[in-house]
Amino acid sequence: MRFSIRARLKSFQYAFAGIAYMLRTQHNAWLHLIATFVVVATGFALRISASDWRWLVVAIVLVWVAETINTAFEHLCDVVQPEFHASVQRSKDIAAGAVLICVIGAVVIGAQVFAPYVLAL
Ligand SMILES: Nc1ncnc2c1ncn2[C@@H]1O[C@H](COP(=O)(O)OP(=O)(O)OP(=O)(O)O)[C@@H](O)[C@H]1O
Repeated sequence: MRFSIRARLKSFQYAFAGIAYMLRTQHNAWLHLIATFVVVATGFALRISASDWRWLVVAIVLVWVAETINTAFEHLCDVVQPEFHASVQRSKDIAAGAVLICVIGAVVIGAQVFAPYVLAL
């Protein structure tokens, strides 16, 4: 197939549709959104440095990527095995565990970034 700008724009559109669907339907994504706003607002309020912003961006992106892949994975599981299956249970729980690991990492990064600014107030 030949390269086409129109097809590339379409694939961006599909990706945005996926993100929009996740934001509409996933309650955990709402919590990530609130956390993202709080972290970004705190970053501006404390006037953190450019290098500290980099860490926050990494932490925020880490959580959103994990949640996005987890959501896609859950949907795939529901198609492959709509009825109860112990392996699906394990798989979904492990995928949710991946999100939790990222959230814990993000909290640690956030605490390390903000602590010096808060202590200097
Ligand atoms: N087909 C299934 N077979 C067995 N257990 C399942 C199945 N579907 C879901 N579960 C169990 O229920 C839990 C919740 O599954 P569900 O698909 O509702 O995810 P969710 O609560 O929407 O997850 P998230 O909080 O990430 O949005 C899973 O972690 C798993 O333990």
